[in-house]
Amino acid sequence: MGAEKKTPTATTGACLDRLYEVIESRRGADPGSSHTAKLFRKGTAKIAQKVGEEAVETVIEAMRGEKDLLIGESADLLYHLLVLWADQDVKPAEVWQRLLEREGISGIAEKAARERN
Ligand SMILES: N=c1c2ncn([C@@H]3O[C@H](COP(=O)(O)OP(=O)(O)OP(=O)(O)O)[C@@H](O)[C@H]3O)c2ncn1[C@@H]1O[C@H](COP(=O)(O)O)[C@@H](O)[C@H]1O
Repeated sequence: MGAEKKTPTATTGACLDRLYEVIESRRGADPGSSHTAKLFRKGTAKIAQKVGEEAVETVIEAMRGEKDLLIGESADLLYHLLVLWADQDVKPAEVWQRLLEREGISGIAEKAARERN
């Protein structure tokens, strides 16, 4: 998208930025004491599988109308997504940047522009 570049602010996803730092710090840690280290050890396919499972569980709780469980599953999903980013060397700031570039651009207008090209 051709919007101007915006610099993510200190508060952009601050909680997720902190969680990502903790996740990064677990590289090479003891899998016996760190769930993140255990996931890194198992590799990309397992991490990706966990993201898929947590996404499905999130959807299930939404469909059941279980708000508190939906919040918990959403937190699980975000944690596993961040582990996948770390595994793939994707920095949170790169995703925040993409979101900022999309600010103010309607999804409807963006899709229509894509379909014209
Ligand atoms: N946010 C989380 C978080 N969310 C979920 N989980 C763990 O993810 C696991 C998901 O449950 P599952 O039964 O699906 O996991 P599993 O038994 O390994 O799954 P399978 O291999 O059987 O599929 C649970 O063990 C949860 O405790 C998390 N583990 C860690 N964090 C954060 O990561 C930080 C570092 O954690 P460690 O790496 O464990 O030190 C923590 O301080 C937290 O902030």
